[in-house]
Amino acid sequence: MTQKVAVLGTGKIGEALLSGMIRGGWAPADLLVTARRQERAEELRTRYGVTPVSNQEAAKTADTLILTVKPQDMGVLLDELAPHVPADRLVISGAAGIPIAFFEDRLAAGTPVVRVMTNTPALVDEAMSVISAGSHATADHLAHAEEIFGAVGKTLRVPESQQDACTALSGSGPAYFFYLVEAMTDAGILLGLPRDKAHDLIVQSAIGAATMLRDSGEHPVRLRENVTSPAGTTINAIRELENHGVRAALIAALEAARDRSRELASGTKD
Ligand SMILES: NC(=O)C1=CN([C@@H]2O[C@H](COP(=O)(O)OP(=O)(O)OC[C@H]3O[C@@H](n4cnc5c(N)ncnc54)[C@H](O)[C@@H]3O)[C@@H](O)[C@H]2O)C=CC1
Ligand SMILES: O=C(O)[C@@H]1CCC=N1
Repeated sequence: MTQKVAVLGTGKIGEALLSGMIRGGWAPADLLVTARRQERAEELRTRYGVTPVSNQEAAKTADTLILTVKPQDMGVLLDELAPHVPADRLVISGAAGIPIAFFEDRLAAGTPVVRVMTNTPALVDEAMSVISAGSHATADHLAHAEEIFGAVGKTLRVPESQQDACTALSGSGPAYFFYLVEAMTDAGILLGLPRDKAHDLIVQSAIGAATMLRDSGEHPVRLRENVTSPAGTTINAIRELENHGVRAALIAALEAARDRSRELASGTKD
């Protein structure tokens, strides 16, 4: 039997996942989407050949529901869905912060729930998605969630207690790298390079460094040491990074992101 998957609240993350599933071989005819605005629904139909439906219709007809609205909108969406979701359907939450218990408390008793934190590199099939099972989710449910999110990158199972930390590291992670590229491009301008050249130099250096981190099997400290010549240029830059507390700033930044994820737990805070 064909498994229908519905993406509810198809914004940036929902669309990234949807497009990746189609690239990964899912038939658009088996994919349903919901959106708040009619124009958005039609845009998704035109772009991907998927079928826009109402939230209620998705709840009634899809085998798997993937909820990709903002954490603050999840309560309202669940109120709308809960009376219509049969208890044998898999519900996947893609929202930051909101615990699995929030869904289990509102859905029919026994509904399997899986919590996933992915990231925007899903757009280029390089996502990192961390996956946790709810109390009624079986090995098959987890495998199905992995199949879906595996279409857009890597997946890793973690206990739910680690989800807020993972949200801070990999969910938000791409933003930190974009921020660094932005800052280093500014540095290039200060050093007299045109913005486009500075951008290209930094982006290619980032791609090279990321590829080495992934493929060389070397520890990041070793990779950095290999760049850092005695009495050379790099050590002068590293000294400034240490003087300005960049390592401590990153640790504090990720702790703040983790704390915000915890705060969102009720799904009702602004
Ligand atoms: N943007 C990111 O990098 C990441 C976001 N997330 C999570 O993904 C979720 C979505 O984030 P984004 O895609 O960035 O937000 P977004 O704002 O682009 O998408 C959310 C969409 O949900 C729609 N929506 C809200 N209520 C609705 C309802 N009742 N029915 C139908 N549609 C509804 C909105 O109109 C919007 O298009 C959030 O829960 C966030 O925590 C997770 C990982 C990374
Ligand atoms: O900033 C946020 O809340 C979302 C969750 C992880 C990445 N973006």
